[in-house]
Amino acid sequence: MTFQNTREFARELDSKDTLNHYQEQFIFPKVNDKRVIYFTGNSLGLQPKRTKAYIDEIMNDWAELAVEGHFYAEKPWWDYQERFAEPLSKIVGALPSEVTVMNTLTVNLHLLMVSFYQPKGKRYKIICEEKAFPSDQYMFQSQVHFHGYKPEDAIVEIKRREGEHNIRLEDVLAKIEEVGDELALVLIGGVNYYTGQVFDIKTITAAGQKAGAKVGWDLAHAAGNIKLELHDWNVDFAAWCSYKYMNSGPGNASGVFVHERHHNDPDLPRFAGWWGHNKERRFKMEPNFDPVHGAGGWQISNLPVLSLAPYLASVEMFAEVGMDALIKKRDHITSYLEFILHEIDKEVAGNFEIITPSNPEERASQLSVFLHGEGRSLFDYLMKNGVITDWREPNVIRLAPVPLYCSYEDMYDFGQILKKGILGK
Ligand SMILES: Cc1ncc(COP(=O)(O)O)c(C=O)c1O
Ligand SMILES: Nc1c(O)cccc1C(=O)C[C@H](N)C(=O)O
Repeated sequence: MTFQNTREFARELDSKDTLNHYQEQFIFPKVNDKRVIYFTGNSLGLQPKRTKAYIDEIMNDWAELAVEGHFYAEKPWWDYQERFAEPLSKIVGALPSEVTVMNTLTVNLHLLMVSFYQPKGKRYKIICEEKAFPSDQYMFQSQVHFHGYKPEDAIVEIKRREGEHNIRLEDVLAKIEEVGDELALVLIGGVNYYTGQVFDIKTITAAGQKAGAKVGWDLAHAAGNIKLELHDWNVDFAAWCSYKYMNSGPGNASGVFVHERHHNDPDLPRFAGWWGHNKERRFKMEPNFDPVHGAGGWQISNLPVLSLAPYLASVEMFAEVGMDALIKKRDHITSYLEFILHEIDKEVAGNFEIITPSNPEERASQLSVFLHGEGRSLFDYLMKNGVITDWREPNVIRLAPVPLYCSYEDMYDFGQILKKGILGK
């Protein structure tokens, strides 16, 4: 399709967009009395209007039933997490028994590393991406320390080539081969938070496992954003937060995937708690831990249902829409945004550069723009004029045209504001 940088054209795309009406299901902040153009769904998704009712339901059950709510609430709290199995498994391409929800992302990655990072003899190294999200870097450092190794020896980063913004698949595979029988774990962000680069999860997982390592994924920027087939790709484990593309609210609960083949492994160490104990016998208060067969066996505490409620609202919305429709719009609107950026760049001559891969196979709902010119003041200008983006040092703004609530007209309007911000403030 040949795109045009006009309001009429953008409106025509909106009129043909089957997801366009979902915008009305979200609450947008306002700047200058106008709803914002929201590009930071990769950091914190907008609040769906339906979410409040899910929270109210729990508040009402709590008021009316108090402790009895665990078993007699409209949606009983003691097994509330099971409502996620079906819809969440579809979102991440898993069997229902392979997913659960609990804790928060970094906590879950730590808990999964307890099970899947078991350094022994010469096999103790972890491969990750260069400039992984800082929380992941701190996690790796603390985990290798915990096992008695030195981070500079045990953590192997895959580097970008000189002058390049993204990591090449061939370099990931070469590094895995090079580390070979010293490799204990590969753990990478499925979508890089900074550049928006999408990694080839299937190929990297197979290569890591061929080298004798376990392979896990931080799917913070991938869940609800890219097509995942975690079961078929044979991924060992994964975790993601729900507050980005999945719109479940600030700091909210995390999802976890553990591949079926690990469910009955009696030798796998894990940190246990009563919510991971055999569901039928949980309230018999027995002394010996008998894990639930499935990802639920990694649960520890009883669930914070007040924070799971918004997540449930979200997965039900995803079930309605389906990942295929989301991804179709995602690719189209991201390409339109890329076109708008190139059009504006022609007029402002080399003020910025898109560092996200231009190949649609290697990107999803994010374009990261490196600003050569004014940087921070341009970011401030956009914010003041109702374009919510985020700033990442040293000079990058990230734009996520989230398909559930961004419109094509938003992309056009953004282009006009950006141009004014660079040329004519
Ligand atoms: C890739 C990645 N990993 C980890 C985190 C940390 O998540 P949390 O603070 O929920 O543990 C984030 C976002 O904050 C992230 O983007
Ligand atoms: N969770 C966040 C927060 O509480 C404050 C600021 C930012 C965040 C984020 O989630 C950042 C996000 N992971 C990122 O990709 O940058």
